[in-house]
Parts: sequence; C-alpha cells; structure tokens
Amino acid sequence: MTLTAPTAVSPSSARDTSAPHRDLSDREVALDIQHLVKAFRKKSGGTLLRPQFTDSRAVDDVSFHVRRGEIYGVLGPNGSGKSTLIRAMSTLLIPDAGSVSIFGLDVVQDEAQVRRLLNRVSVDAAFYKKLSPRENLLYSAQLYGLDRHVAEQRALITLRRLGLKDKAFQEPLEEMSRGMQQKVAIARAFLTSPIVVLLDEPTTGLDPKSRRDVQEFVLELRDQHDATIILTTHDMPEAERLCDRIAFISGGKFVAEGTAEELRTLAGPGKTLEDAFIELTGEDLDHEEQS
Ligand SMILES: Nc1ncnc2c1ncn2[C@@H]1O[C@H](COP(=O)(O)OP(=O)(O)OP(=O)(O)O)[C@@H](O)[C@H]1O
Repeated sequence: MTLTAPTAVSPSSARDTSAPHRDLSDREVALDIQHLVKAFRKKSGGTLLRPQFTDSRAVDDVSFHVRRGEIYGVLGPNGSGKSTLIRAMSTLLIPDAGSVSIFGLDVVQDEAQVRRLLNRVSVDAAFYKKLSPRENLLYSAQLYGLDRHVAEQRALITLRRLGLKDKAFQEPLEEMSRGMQQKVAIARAFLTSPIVVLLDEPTTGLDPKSRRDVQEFVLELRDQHDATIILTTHDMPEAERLCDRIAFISGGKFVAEGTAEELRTLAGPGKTLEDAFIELTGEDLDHEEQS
C-alpha cells in the first residue's frame, strides 16, 4: 500500500480523545525526510561455510516532513522500522538512499551541526548503572562540553518537572525503577537544550503515573520551549493525546499519515484509531507486541 495523504475530513462519530487540532501549515519545515531507505544484511540460507545473505529494508522509501513546534507520531508494531527511522534521523545510522534534513542541514553532510540541534531518547538508554543520576548526567555534560553547574541545575529542573524526588538524584541508577531511569534519560537529552527531540518509545514499560508525567512533559516542551518532537509509540491513546499528526508504519513503509481524526475517518464512520491501524496495515498492534 502506498502513502495515503488524507485531505478531506468528514465528521467522525468516533470518540475524539485526540489533541486539539492546531494549524501549523504556516510554520517553517523543521525536518524533511525524502525517500529514506535503510537496509540490513540478513542471513537468508545457504550452508555454514557458504551462507547466503539478502538485504532486508527496515525503512523502505519513507518521505514526510515535520513543521516547527509540531509533535509527529510514528505508530507501528515491533519490528516495523520505527527505531531504525529515528536512528537514521539522529545521525546514528547512515541512510542507504534518500535524505534527512533538519532545518536545512543534511544529517550526513552536516553531522556535527545537526547533533547540536537534536537529541534522542531511546527505550534502551545506556547508563553507568552503579552511578547516580547526578554522576551520569555530569559525565554526559562533560562530554557535551557543558558547564557542570549549569548542567546540574538544568538536569535538576527537568527531573523535578518529571516528578523525580531530589533524593533520587544521588542514588545508584541500578536501584531505580524503569520509569525513573527513563526520566533520567530524558533529563540527559535535555542537557543540550535540543530544538528537535526524537523520542523513541518514551513511555514503553512505564507505570501509568510515570507515563503521564512523561506525556505532560512532552506537551510542556512543545508549548513552552518551541521544541519539534518526533515520537514513536505502540500506544494508540498516547499517539492521540500528544500528536498533531500520526504516520502508520508497517514493514518499513509509511502506510498512511494524518491527524488522528483524519486517520479514523479513513477507516469509516465510528471507527477508532486502532480500527484504522488494523484496516490500513492489516496488522494488529497488540498481537505484534506480544509476539
Ligand atoms: N542493527 C541491525 N542489524 C540487523 N537488522 C536490524 C538491525 N536493527 C534493526 N534491524 C531489523 O530491522 C527491522 C526493523 O527494526 P526496528 O528496530 O527499526 O523496528 P521497531 O519498529 O523499532 O521495533 P521495536 O518496536 O521492537 O523497537 C527488524 O526486522 C529488525 O530485526
């Protein structure tokens, strides 16, 4: 199936839990992704001595743009290519074809400048687990070339905002819950005051309170810090609550893109976003998640 760009929006009788529609069409383009392809070599057969390999496209000819201040969601099951897309946008993977530009800078040609503009939070954030959040963040601040004092203050403000107690700032990370560690990962990403934030499944595995803390922080970033945010998720209510526009990804391809309401409308009257996802991709998000 090819990318469907919904245009006409008819009233939907489905329960509308989505973010209020904001018209961002006059804003400048923050991210422009054109025909992006990233493949990985996978063993496809042969023998132990003569293995055969084929290239499998994790991201397959994906094009989209995101406007300044927009929250853009990429919704798809496990293995659909979300993380690969985020890593290609954040200079961690070199695309095989196509381009990613961030405020006019190319992620391959202008890598150093791009890294000053963006930061990424991933579900598998790496830390020195025996050290405290404070020690981890000060170490990162040093790598970023930031003033220790400024970095510490900035990290404390973010952690407090995310609901972490000051006391936890000094405890070893290995003693903290996944939710708390994720908040530390977010605080670390914000040390550099990025204007583009790539959030790869920021709430996966979090308890409801931590999930809500993180979601509210994302909205605050958008409203108070003029950040442009790309967010991947499997979570339909999260996508509806946070995202101005959503893309459905399946098998490395964008299958549809639009506001939550537009996507629901594509599936028909009275349909939910989940119904739309199943109808447009032929996949069930929950089922994929379990498998
Ligand atoms: N470094 C790699 N080497 C080989 N194959 C990879 C690599 N990274 C990802 N893949 C493959 O690319 C495909 C897409 O993976 P990706 O991690 O981007 O999906 P995802 O949607 O983020 O999944 P999840 O929700 O489980 O994180 C999968 O088939 C995966 O096995």
